[in-house]
Amino acid sequence: MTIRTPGTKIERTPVTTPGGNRAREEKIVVTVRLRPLNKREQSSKDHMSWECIDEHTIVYKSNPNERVPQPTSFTFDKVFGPQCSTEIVYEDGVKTVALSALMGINATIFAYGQTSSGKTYTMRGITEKAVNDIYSHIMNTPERDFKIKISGLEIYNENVKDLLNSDSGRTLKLLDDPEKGTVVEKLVEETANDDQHLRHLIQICDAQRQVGETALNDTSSRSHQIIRLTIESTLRESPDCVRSYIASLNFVDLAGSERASQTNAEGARLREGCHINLSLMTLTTVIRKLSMGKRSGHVPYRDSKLTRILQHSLGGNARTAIICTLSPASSHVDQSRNTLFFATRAKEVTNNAQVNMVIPDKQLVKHLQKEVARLETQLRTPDPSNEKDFKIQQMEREMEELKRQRDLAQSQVDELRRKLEEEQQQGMKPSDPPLSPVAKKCLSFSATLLPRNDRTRKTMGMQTMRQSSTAPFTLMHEIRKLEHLQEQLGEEANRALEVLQKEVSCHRLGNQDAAETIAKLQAEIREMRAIPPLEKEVEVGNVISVNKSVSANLKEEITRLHSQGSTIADLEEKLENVQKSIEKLAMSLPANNDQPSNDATPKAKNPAKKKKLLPLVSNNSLNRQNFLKSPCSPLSASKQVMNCEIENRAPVYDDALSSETQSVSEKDTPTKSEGGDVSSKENTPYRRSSSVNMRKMQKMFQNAAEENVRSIKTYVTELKERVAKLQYQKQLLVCQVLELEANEAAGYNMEDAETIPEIQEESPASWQLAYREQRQQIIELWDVCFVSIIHRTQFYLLFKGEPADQIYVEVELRRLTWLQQHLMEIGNASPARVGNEPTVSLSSSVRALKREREFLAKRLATRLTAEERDALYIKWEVPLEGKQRRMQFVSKLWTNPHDEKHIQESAEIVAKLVGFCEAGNMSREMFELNFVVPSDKRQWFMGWNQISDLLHL
Ligand SMILES: Nc1ncnc2c1ncn2[C@@H]1O[C@H](COP(=O)(O)OP(=O)(O)OP(=O)(O)O)[C@@H](O)[C@H]1O
Repeated sequence: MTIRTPGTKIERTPVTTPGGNRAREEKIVVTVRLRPLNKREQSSKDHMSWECIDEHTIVYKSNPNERVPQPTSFTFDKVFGPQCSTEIVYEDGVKTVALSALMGINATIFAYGQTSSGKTYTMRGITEKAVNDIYSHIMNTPERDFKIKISGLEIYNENVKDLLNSDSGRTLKLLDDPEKGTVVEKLVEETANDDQHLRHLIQICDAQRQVGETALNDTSSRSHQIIRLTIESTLRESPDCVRSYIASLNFVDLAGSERASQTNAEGARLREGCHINLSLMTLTTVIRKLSMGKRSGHVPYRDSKLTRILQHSLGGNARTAIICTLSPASSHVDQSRNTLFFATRAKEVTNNAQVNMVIPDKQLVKHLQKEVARLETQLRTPDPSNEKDFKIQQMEREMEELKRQRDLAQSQVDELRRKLEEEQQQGMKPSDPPLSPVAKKCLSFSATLLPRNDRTRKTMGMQTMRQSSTAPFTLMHEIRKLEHLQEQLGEEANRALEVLQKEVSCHRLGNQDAAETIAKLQAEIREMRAIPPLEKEVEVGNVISVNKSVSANLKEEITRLHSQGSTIADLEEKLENVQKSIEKLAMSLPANNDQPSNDATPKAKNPAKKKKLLPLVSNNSLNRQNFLKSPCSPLSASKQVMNCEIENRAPVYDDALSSETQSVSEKDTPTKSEGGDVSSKENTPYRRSSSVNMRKMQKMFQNAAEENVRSIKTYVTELKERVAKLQYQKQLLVCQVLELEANEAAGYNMEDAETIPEIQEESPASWQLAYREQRQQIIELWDVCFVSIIHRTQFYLLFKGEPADQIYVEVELRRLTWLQQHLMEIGNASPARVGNEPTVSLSSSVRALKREREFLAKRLATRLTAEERDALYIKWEVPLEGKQRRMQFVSKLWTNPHDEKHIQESAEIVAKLVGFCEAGNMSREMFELNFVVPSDKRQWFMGWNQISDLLHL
């Protein structure tokens, strides 16, 4: 789609206001239109839940006993009640914006709202009225020559179709033009001969649009439609005037957001609905980001075709008016509230419209030739007052000064460059590159593992750095640090397992089962130790090859990082196996209650003494603190291993027992024939004492073994958690590199530091603010991507905004953004299979979610009493006498991403049904999902599906 005709140059001049000629930023004009109740709503005895109380305010009309969600009143530029005609909506709401296009200012009018709320009804009327006004203006402006072109497209299931050339059936590509932004390749643009011709072409576009029947609308638009008029005008007779105007006027009729449950959509309708919701979600995100102004950061225009095409109209060079359409029915209150939230955010978005002037090349050349001739004449004619000479001299001086400043700046740049090169050659030691904000979050986990001065340096760096978040050097530096930690962790795990091996070999006490378990455990340890050590040359602060290009280096790094992904996964798997084996070992150890009841254990008699009596326990539990907590200290682990070896070989005993146990240890383990009958009265006191002590000794060793196994188990669990964290850090780095690549591909200049805002150290308050925004975004993305509600529940309940949650929230958000994009990219294509696993698609996600809800409905019967269920049905408005009440109820959970209370309650109910809270089994480890490159996104989703697998859904 082009707004430029060949042989012209477009210049943009800021819009002038009547009061002066300063540039003006202006907010999007947001209006709301409430339609009357339709026949369907009237026949189902629905009532009006909204009322326009004045020209600007719409309020919610609650029932007397209703718990009213807040807010109940919303204010906009204009609100139009059910009695208002489309003419009034046009005149009072959008006319000024529409007619700006006649003055060279781009304009966009779009309708947003729930399905069947009246978008198409409104937009058709508005387009008709605008066309009338445009042609009236043309009639009344004979001095100008107008040319109007029209193009029409629809975005159906993320495919762009030409509505004026629908016979071709082609899907059109979007191209990035450095000057014009996003253009639609090969989109037909027709020139309108007159108003009748233009109306005819608009009708063709309307007729070609995808329409389908749903439960809520017999003629539901299943695509987003954009009709674009390009209006160009020049003064007819004014040889001196070189100015012409050109602007585009977009009429956008969005497809309506919908809930599958309300539209009863299945098959093609359902898939359409999913696509519609996904792209509207991106639009919402773009609007939300823009409404945040400078805090917004990256605005994801590129996440959907709709926002790419409308980029200029959203926060750019255009005047924009949004008409939000609402159904007044009480059955659509949630959807209407969502629309009003969207409208509220849209109010905050600022556009920067400019007048687009066209200077035809011929006219421009003529004009410039004239100007040159005039100047030459001036120069040839001596100026008697010498004023010109003086001015020339003054200008020469200024030029000299400017040159001097330029040279100075150049030398400073050279000096900086030289220093930078020196630093790189010295391995970036003198001043490490600043850490990126995301990497900062990554490393917040490993802060305890970093040397102290590293941490200090990092903090200091953060305070002054610019947002070089994706600077390649920084990323590589981060990757190396991460690998260093990974290496430490690997070594540590191996050392821990050595200790475990010693422990196991010292406790060949159990039965056959225990012996087998021990053998298996030892094999696993051997296998684990066989994991190749991580590359030795990877060191923190290593010199980055300056010969190679930075992006080549980064690519290598990222490939290496990926190839090491399996090493970490192996480590995790082995730890998992070891953990299982330890559990089995613990089970196979003889239980305490196997002992005769009259044989009181030392633990029961004197717990304080136990520590002394049980060398393994006492020493290990004392040392475990260090062993577990400071594993990366160069001495800790190896020293512990040595201590354990010594302790295991020669246990130290309590004085009181030393002589007795000494005697025992001097002999072989007593057998029945040697020891005789320990209960026999004929036995000597020595013998009796020996056999009693023998039992005590066995008991002591069992306790020691048990406790040691427990210690190691805890340690292995901790190791696993740390490995999981490491995985997360890697994921983030990989994300950053991908972001960098995407930015590079988009032509964003990383070195353009002037345009990048300063980053401040994030205060707890600002993290809280960011957390709330990110969490809201996550909740909305869960909704449109049909993510498992069990996953949502776990995540929601687990990450409550602690500083340490940053990394998880960030990763979740990034993954969901990728997922959203992936689902949109799939389009109509049937998902490809990766190996034997199907790739996740919209329909598979919807199916999985349905299965999950069915599972939860079953649980409702077993986990809640009939009274509890009824109370919930009443609260959640499920008819008590209705059919499939459980399914009805479960289908309501996690359905309104904008209602905080609803989300909280949904999460609590799902947690109860699944049993998260009871067992305290919610662990951050559950979120250890493998990161994969975007070409293989399957594994991410598998992470979510695994939750269902665990529950045998
Ligand atoms: N303000 C209104 N006054 C009277 N009837 C209306 C009004 N708005 C909409 N309608 C009627 O409601 C029905 C649904 O409207 P429309 O098709 O415009 O909804 P929509 O928001 O475009 O839906 P979808 O997103 O499903 O395409 C139509 O029959 C339309 O005539």
